[in-house]
Order: sequence, then structure tokens, then C-alpha cells
Amino acid sequence: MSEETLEAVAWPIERAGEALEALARAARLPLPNPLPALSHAVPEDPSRVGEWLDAAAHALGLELKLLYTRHGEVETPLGRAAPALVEVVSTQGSAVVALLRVSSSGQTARLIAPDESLHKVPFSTLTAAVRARAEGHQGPVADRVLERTGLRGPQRATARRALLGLQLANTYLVAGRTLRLPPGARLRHHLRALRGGWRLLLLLLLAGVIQAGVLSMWWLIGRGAFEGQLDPGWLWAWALMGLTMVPLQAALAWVQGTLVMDLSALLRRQLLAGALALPVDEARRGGIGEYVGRTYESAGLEQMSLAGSFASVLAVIDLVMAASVMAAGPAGGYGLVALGGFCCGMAVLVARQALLFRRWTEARVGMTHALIERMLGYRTRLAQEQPERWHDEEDQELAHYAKASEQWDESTARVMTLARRGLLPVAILATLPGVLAGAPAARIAVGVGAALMAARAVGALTVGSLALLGARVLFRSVRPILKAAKCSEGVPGASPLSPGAALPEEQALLEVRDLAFRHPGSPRAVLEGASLVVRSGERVLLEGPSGSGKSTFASILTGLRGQGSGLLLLGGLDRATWTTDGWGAQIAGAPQFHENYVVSGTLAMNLLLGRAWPPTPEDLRVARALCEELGLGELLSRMPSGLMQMVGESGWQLSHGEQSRVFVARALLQRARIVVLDEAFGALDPVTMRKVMACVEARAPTLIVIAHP
Ligand SMILES: Nc1ncnc2c1ncn2[C@@H]1O[C@H](COP(=O)(O)OP(=O)(O)OP(=O)(O)O)[C@@H](O)[C@H]1O
Repeated sequence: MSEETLEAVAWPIERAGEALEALARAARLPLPNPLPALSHAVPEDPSRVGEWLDAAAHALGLELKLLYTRHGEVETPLGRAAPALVEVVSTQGSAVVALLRVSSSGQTARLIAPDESLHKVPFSTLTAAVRARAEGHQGPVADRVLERTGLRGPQRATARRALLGLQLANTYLVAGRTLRLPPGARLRHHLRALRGGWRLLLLLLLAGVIQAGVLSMWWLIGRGAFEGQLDPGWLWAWALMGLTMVPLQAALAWVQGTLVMDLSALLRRQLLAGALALPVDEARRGGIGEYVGRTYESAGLEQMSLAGSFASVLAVIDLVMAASVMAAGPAGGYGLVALGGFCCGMAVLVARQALLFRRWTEARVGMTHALIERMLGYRTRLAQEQPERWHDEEDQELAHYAKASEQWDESTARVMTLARRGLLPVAILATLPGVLAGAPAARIAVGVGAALMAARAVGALTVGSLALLGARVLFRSVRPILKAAKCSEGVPGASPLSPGAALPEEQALLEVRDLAFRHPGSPRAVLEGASLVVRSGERVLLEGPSGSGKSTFASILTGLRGQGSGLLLLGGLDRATWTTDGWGAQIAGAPQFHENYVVSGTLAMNLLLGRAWPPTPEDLRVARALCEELGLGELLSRMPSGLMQMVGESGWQLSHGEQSRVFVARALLQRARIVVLDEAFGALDPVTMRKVMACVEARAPTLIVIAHP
């Protein structure tokens, strides 16, 4: 491995797909077999290069995570980014480097060159190249200023960084793109990437060695104390064993802690991806309040499943060792029978606890659901309901929850007391026949030690099992979310339509054939035999009476709902071939007014929701120009902070008509090939409506408008 300049190891941007492949191979990430052909056609618009790279990673069954940072803070995210693709500017133009690792000292970066050899470069060279992308004309200006100061070497580099850091304090840039498995990838691939098997094996090994050490210490001290062999040599051996336990315990805690952290990050990623990909109808099935309640419960799932499984595994190791020592002690077979009987009794009690935990969880989710529903309907209740009836149901729910909680707490306290204290008297009773038969003192000591150890292990196993049973109950309530994370990935290896690529003339952009759809729980299909062909550039008006299924159709087109049966093709590719994100990037929609939402945040954020955030100056310019065209210019001039004005529940309250134009602008700003507007003009006066229609006609590449006849 040699130390090189960045130029020599950078890949030309057209070969970014190959760089991703090389990076995946070196980082031991799974690749599809056979490998798909990756596109070399870099989009002309630089702001779409990210989408092109994402499509390449997806074709490999992987994903790229964008790392945004300020100009002066590149080191931290880049230091943790590997394996990552990093964009740089070389003398040949745009290029990427494949960052495999950053040394633990943070001094060197290991990069994969285009011939797939490994090279070392100073990490500072890489960060300087990343920063240089955002420096533009300010870099040479700073260099000229510094030239006059006479500063040289590291001092000059520090001064340059400080100078540009101040000037570009609010300039954001992409530090890198971490290559990783998507959350919906197979669990075994995730575990392999985390080296989960090895780490678990190491954990078990350490736990076994520690227990063997503890038992040996008991044996040594017991023998010394009861047989009068407590000479200094034995004591030294005992002390040395005790000292060895300290680093071993520390290593066990470290292995367990880091593994738990990685696994819990994985579970959280899956839950987050699933929560965002949950089909609309699934999320709504029990009401939005229940959905929020279930999402809250997911935090408990992570804690209980991981803590519970580690505690149980370690406790089982303790228990097996304690049982084998017990069998060798004065209690012999009686000891094993006593231990087995006690464990069976505890298992019955713990299983009963699961029932109580489920009742308690249901009461908790129910209460969250009722609270959220009440918050959503707050204004209506204020206007319509008698004040004396406002809190009736809340009192009942609270009483139900308090009862379930009390039952769980009381019963858990009883079970835990029995688990921690119950075994010891039973085990000592089992030792009595051996003691009466005149067993040697050292054997008795070991028997007592084993009983103490078994009692501790049963206590820990009970805690672990309770947590695992609780995790099972919580898992049931978040299972739809985890399932949605799996379904959100589409088929790796397919090559979705790259952004901006032209389609052959004869190819329909969107094709719907014999689509049928029935809402879950509804007896009749709302759509049957629906067919539609839309070519690039066409303007389509969909009309129908209220309740005829127009919005349902729009939500299927925009990817919010599954398609039911039938065929749905975009650019000739079936819906299942696309990821949710990939489909969404091609078809943008403005759902009906009551389904759309002004997010609490700046107006700019609301307008540019479909683009990368924070916005570039160009994004803001386009958003402002579009607002002017839609007749929102006067509103912008009234807002003290213009585009950066806070809007939404806690900010500037937009009128009905203003909101509907923000929704139209939001859809147009996504740069999608097709724009679907569902009754988007209902709140507009005739003059504004004509203005908005003209703007939409001019801006949408292909348009589908849904309206009442
Ligand atoms: N989640 C759902 N579960 C069951 N039925 C539903 C669901 N959503 C909509 N429906 C029903 O499906 C039918 C079509 O609804 P949709 O909103 O698509 O109609 P629409 O043509 O857009 O109506 P409108 O013009 O009044 O907005 C309606 O009868 C509606 O009650």
C-alpha cells in the first residue's frame, strides 16, 4: 500500500458505479449475482448527479446515505463516513474517490483506486478536496490574501481554513455518501456486515471464561478455609484470579455494549424506514392515534429485546455452570431436581406475566390513541360539544390504564422477589442429606457457592425472560412497521429510469391496465378495469362524481397506495421494480386539500420538501420565482422573513387559497416527470385559478388533473 496524491486514486465521475462496486466488495457488503450493468451517462444537471448515484447504489441492492455538513466541519462526518463515495474536483473534471477506511488516529484515509488497489492518503488532503468544492472564487481570493501575509506551511493552511471557515460558515456541502445496506435488506446480510456472529461468539466465550474463573475462585477459597490449606501461595493464586476477572469483565461489557448499540441502531433504522413506508391504509387502520402509540412502543421493543436476550444468554451460561457444580456437590441429584423444579415453577409465573404485560400495553396504546384523536378534533369539540362532557371518556381510560398498570407492577414485584430469594432455601435443603452423610467441608462450600450462583442466575434469567416476553408483545404491535421496511426496497438489479433521460417516442410514459382496487375492509371494489395511457408532455383531465374513486386512483399513481390488481408501468417498468423513493421521484402529486399538510417550519422548507435540504441558492431562487408566478409574491413581501418565514401550526397561518398554492408549488418543485393534482384549485377565486392553471400548464412536463365535472 503506498501513499499517493488524491488525483491518482480518483475515479472519473462516469465510473462512479464501478467505484461503488469496488467499495462494496472491499467493505464485504453483499452484491447481486450476476452484477447489473450500471449506467455511465452522467446527468447534465449537476443537481441530479445525487439521484443518479442513488440509482446505481440501488441497482447493486445497496443505498447511499448523504452526509451534509458545514464547510468548516467536514472532518467529523467524513471521519465516520467510510465506506463512502466522496465527490472531488480533479484536473480532469468531476471525480469520486472510494473511501474504505479512516485510521483510528484520524490521520490517514485508505482509498480504492480505479485499478482496485488500496492507497493511503493523508486525511487532511481528502477533507481539503471536499471543502474545495464549495470554495469557488473565495478560495483563490483567500490564497492571494495569505500570499501577502508571508505565512508558510502548516500555519498558512490553518489560517486559510479559518479564513474560509468564517466566510463560508453557513455554506453546506455534501461531505460524502456512506454506502450501506438498505434497512429492508436481509437480516443475515445486516448481521454479516456488523460481524454479529463473531462478536456473539466472543461474548459467549468471555462469559464462559469469567464463570469458570469465578467457580475456581470459590473452589480455592473453600478448600483453603475449610481444609486449613490457606497458605500464601494459594492466596496469591486466588488474588491473581480475581485481578484477571477485572479486564475480562471490562472486555465483556465492551463487547456487549458495542454489539447492543449496533443492533439497536439497526432496529431503529428499520423502524424508521418502516414507519415512513407504511402504506396509507395500514397506518390508518386503527386511526392515526393508534399508529403514533405503536410507534412510541417501538422504543421499548429495542430496549427489551436486546437487554432481555443478552441478560438471558448470560444467565443461562451461569445456570448451566451452577447446575453442573451443584451436581458435583453434596446435593448431587437432589440439587438438580430442586433447581429444575424451581425453574419450571418460575417459567409458569413468567408466562402469566406476559398476559398482564399485554393488557397494560393495550391500555397504554389505547390511551395514546384517544389523546391524539382528541387533540386532532380539539377545535370541533370546542365548538360543538358540551364542556361538561369533554373529560368523561378520559377518566374512564385513565382508570382502565391505572388498573392494568397496578396489576402488572404488583405481580412483577412478587415474581421477582420469589426469583431472587426463593431458590436459596430450596437448594440448601437439597444439600442437607449430603451434609448429614458427612460430606467433606470443601464440597459443602462448593455446594453453597453453586446454590448462591444458581439463585443469582435464576434472578437474572427471570428479568431477561420478562423483558423478552414483553418484547414479543411489543413486536406484535410494531410488526406491520417492520414489514413495511422490508417491502420498501423494490427489486435490486433493475435499472430505474434515470432522471432526465429521454424516452423513445413510441414508449408510453405511464400505462395503467385493468387496475382494480378495494379498500381494506370495504365490501366492494372502488376501481375496476381502470386503464389509462399517458405519453410524455400530455395533459390529462380526470373527471368523475364524488366517491367514484378519483383520489384513490391518484394515490395509486403517486405510489401512496399499492396498486391492488392490474398493471402499472412507468417508462415501461412495472411498479414492483421501483423503490418507493424512485417512483416518487418520477411522479409528484398534490393530494386533496384535507390530505395535504403545511409542516411546521419555514415556507422554503414547505416548498422544497421534495429536494435535498438545506437548499442551494438556486433552489431558493426557483422557489421564489414560482411563488411569484402563482400569485404568492404579495404574501412573500408581507412576511417579515420572506421565504424563511415560519409557517404551519406554530407559525404564520396561511389562508386556504394560499395553502393550496403552496401545495401546487411543492409538487412542481419536485422536478418530477409527471405531476398529479387532485382537486388543487377548489379554494381559488376565478382570476387566481387562471393564473395558477397557466403556471401549471407551463411548468409540468406531463400533467394529470383530477376535478369534479
Ligand atoms: N380507507 C378507506 N377505506 C374504505 N373506504 C374508503 C377509504 N377511502 C376511501 N374510501 C371510499 O372509497 C370511495 C372512493 O373514495 P375517493 O376519495 O377515491 O373518491 P373521490 O372520487 O375522490 O371523491 P371526491 O370527489 O368526493 O373527493 C368512497 O366511497 C370512499 O368512501
